[in-house]
Amino acid sequence: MTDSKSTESTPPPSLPGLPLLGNTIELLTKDANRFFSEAYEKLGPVFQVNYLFRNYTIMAGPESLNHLLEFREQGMSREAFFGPVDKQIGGVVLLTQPVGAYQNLRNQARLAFSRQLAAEFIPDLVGCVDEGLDRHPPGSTVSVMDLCTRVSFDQYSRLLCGESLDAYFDTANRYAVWVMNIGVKKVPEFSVHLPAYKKLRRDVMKMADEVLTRYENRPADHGMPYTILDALVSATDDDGNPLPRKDLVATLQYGIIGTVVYMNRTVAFLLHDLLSNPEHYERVREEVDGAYANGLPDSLDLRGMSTLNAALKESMRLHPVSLGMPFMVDEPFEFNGHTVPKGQFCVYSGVPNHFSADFYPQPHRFDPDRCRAPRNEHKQRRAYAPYGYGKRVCPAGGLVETCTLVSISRIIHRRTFERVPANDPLRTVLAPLPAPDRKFRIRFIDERSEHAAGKTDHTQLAVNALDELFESGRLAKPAMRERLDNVTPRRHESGDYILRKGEQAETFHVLIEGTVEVTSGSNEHLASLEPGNYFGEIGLLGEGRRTANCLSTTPTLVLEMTRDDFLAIVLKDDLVPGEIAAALRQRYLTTRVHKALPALTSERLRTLAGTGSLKRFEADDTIIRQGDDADWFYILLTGTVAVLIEDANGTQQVATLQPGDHFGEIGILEARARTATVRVTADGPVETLAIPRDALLELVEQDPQARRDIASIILDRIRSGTP
Ligand code: HEM
Repeated sequence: MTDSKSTESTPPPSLPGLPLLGNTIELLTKDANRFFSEAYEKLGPVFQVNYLFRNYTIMAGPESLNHLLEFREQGMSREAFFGPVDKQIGGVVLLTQPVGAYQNLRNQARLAFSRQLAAEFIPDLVGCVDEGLDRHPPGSTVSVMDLCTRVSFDQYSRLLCGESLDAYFDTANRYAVWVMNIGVKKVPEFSVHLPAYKKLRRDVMKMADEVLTRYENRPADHGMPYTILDALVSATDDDGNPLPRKDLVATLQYGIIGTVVYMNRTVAFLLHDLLSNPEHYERVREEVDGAYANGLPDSLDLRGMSTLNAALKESMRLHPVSLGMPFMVDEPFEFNGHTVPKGQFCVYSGVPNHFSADFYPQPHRFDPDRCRAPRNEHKQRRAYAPYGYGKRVCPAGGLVETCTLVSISRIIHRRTFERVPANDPLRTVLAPLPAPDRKFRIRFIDERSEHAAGKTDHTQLAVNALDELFESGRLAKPAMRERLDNVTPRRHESGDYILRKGEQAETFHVLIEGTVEVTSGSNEHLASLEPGNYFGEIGLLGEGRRTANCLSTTPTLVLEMTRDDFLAIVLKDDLVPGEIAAALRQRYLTTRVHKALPALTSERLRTLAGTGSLKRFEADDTIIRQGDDADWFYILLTGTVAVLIEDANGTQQVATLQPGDHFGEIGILEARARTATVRVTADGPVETLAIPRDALLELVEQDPQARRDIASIILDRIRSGTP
């Protein structure tokens, strides 16, 4: 391997360090990410560090990631680095395999650790957080890493096999950290002969064996959603043979490592970043409370928490837990004028990219808005790589995101808490990967809400509705439905650019709420988009770049589908963009309506969702005003509204309506002015499905059941004096 720019060959420069110990102390006790990025600024994209008596060549920054992709690991191997981990885990560990090998297992791992699989378990994942919190009642103080590790392990257990493995928590955690310490050479390999380690390993193997035996013997009608084990058991080797039991045990163990050495600290770092930035914390809390207002969130709700999602991305930018991807150099190569010799450990690291002012203005600032539209700074090429790069990118991003969003949202929704001591600077340790140290603690102050009230299984309701909705449609194939599930709802403020002309086209959009203006490069008005319209398809189907600007002219809610999902549907199923957009919009609205009105038949649901549009109102907004013309009928989807009547004696509140209630029908059906004012309560905002006058009249005309339902509600309201 050579690099065309190389002229003379010298070893990569080193950072000054202590005799013998080199850079070990700095790396172990300071922020290792900062250390890597400062070294990159000083020494360029290739340099050496000495850590725990070993020299490592660090290939850093965007240029090194290009090198990794270009040379596809030629002349490099992993056995020497991860071999000792393999030996302990006792089966195939993907990390050690060459990139082309075990492709079936790699694909299956993507499914096993996917967002879709985790989505089915959201109520259980919330339950794990609740159990974690219940162990630390208000008034108690807890180390955030301890809390996050236990909750993350519990969540992984549920996803793995549908049950709690809490009895094994301590053993599995200590074992996984020990193995990982051997992997990163922090602990010598001969430590595996110590009785303490041997006992841990024996116990973890026993746990794995019990889990698999219970899995093999479970009754056919167990009724459990698809688990990680289900996915792994369906995996095959490269010849199509089922994986031997030892490889299942190995992958199951690697998941434990992913959970207690990577995921736990990601949750802890995010909690830290939110606590240290009260204004963002407040925004997230508002969003989270909205999502829980109607019961437990489902996967759409989780992805709809756009501020929390952006905060997670930003926190993973500031605290990437994987410092890089390690290899053994088998053939020397030249890079940036330096020779990287055979026999070196070489680590490809995207960490400095995360702190580059070229990508991120004020890179050390926690600024979640940079990780969402319109700024999307993390989407620049090579700017963001917390899950690794190229062919070896972590397959578990969806699982991590789901568990982390559930954990943080649930903690924030349930409790008030404070950092103790307040304003302590965050200390990170390499243990064995970067993590907040155990002194990062919080004190729980109080329960915020009656959390037991939120136990309705909305996920299941939504799934049922969608099953019915797509039963006979063209998008019925499971693969297509999975693609539709990947859609992210995003909110944009008025004045935000959702797309800009000339940008790389990576997403397809459906407008659900608000208005969008399409303009040319010279800002000439081309079109106005309304809810139900779609955009972004031209860049995806044609030239790869955006051909116009799309600007939110009001606050908007937009569904976003990735390029891959969009093209997969268009190419495989011969659908036109308008059909995909209609299906997505329908699906989104139907899920929301079904949540509010679970008793509606799918037929009626389809009709309502098809004719209505989602409208959001802020706290204290007036939705309808007494005396005005009646033009819309509303179904309240989230939040509460007050019904007020004005008469000679002043204004009187006559009712409070809850999600699932509807209002506005009397004026329309009786062709008279509004009989009351409906205003969002101070707890706002609310979401409604707004159905235009004509559509309601048509529904009532054509559907006797709808007529009866609405008539009886009108009667009830008249009887109770609540128009
Ligand atoms: C915040 C959490 C996580 C981060 C940042 C992360 C990051 C990474 C990175 C950087 C790699 C590539 C490593 C390399 O090749 O050197 C990787 C690989 C992998 N991760 Fe994760 N990981 C996380 C959580 C998890 C979890 C929870 C699981 C499983 C439950 C998991 C399963 C895997 C597997 C199986 C691979 C090997 C993939 C392959 O080589 O094809 N990870 N992860």
